[in-house]
Amino acid sequence: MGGQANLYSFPTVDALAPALRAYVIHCQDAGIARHGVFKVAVSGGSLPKTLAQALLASATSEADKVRWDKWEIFFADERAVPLDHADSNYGLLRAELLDKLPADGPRPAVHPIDPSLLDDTQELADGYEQELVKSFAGRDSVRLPIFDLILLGCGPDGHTCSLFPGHELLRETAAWVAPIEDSPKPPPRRVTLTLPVVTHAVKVAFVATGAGKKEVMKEIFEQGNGLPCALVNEGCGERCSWFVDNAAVEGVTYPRRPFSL
Ligand SMILES: O=C(O)[C@H](O)[C@@H](O)[C@H](O)[C@H](O)COP(=O)(O)O
Repeated sequence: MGGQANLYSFPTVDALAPALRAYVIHCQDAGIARHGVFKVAVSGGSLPKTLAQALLASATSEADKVRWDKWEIFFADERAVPLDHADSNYGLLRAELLDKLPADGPRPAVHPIDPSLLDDTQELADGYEQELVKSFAGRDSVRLPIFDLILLGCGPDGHTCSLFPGHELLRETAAWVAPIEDSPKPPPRRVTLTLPVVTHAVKVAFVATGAGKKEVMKEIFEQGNGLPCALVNEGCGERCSWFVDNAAVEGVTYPRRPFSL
């Protein structure tokens, strides 16, 4: 792939948010220039809150505008629960971000899972894959969808999306979306984008903050150890960027870069 993942570290989440905003808008503008829309996938955890802090701030210029009407939002992973359930990543994104958009302003197109398929996680995954096929067909190679950006979190065990260390799902090569019934992080039943889809994106960005991440960040960036986050770094190279706070990378020797687009 060439190049190595970019590691951008900031003193605080407040300092990280404007850089994340600039990065996302850069990806948005590239997507719109390429095919008229911005196709982005987001995960759950702490990401929606930090993303909201970044994106709900007022635009400082025309170039700093979030063009919500061009956004097509998908979920990098989702829990097999109803959309109004406390564990739903869709529900989380709504509460943190979508419901806070001005009511009279432009809105993104959001693609949640189909709640009528919750009883069978294979069907739920297949249904979501079909949602991607409909959205990406005719535009990109249909072998794999090409997201303009995938925004991810990093678990303390090195998982990302619902791809967990040592899990057989890491070897999935055919499906775009896969079910998992034994997620070590509750709830156990989920669907997730597969590793080839993640590493095929134009850009992938991780957001990882807090001292609770420093041990796993050391392992990801210094040993790799086949951890899902390390596999994304290896698969994406310089197309992958990490937005972290200093607490999350204390003691990590991997070189940080000054943030630039
Ligand atoms: O649905 C989920 O559980 C998430 O998508 C998951 O992959 C998350 O991003 C990581 O566990 C990091 O979570 P934090 O950001 O809360 O540490």
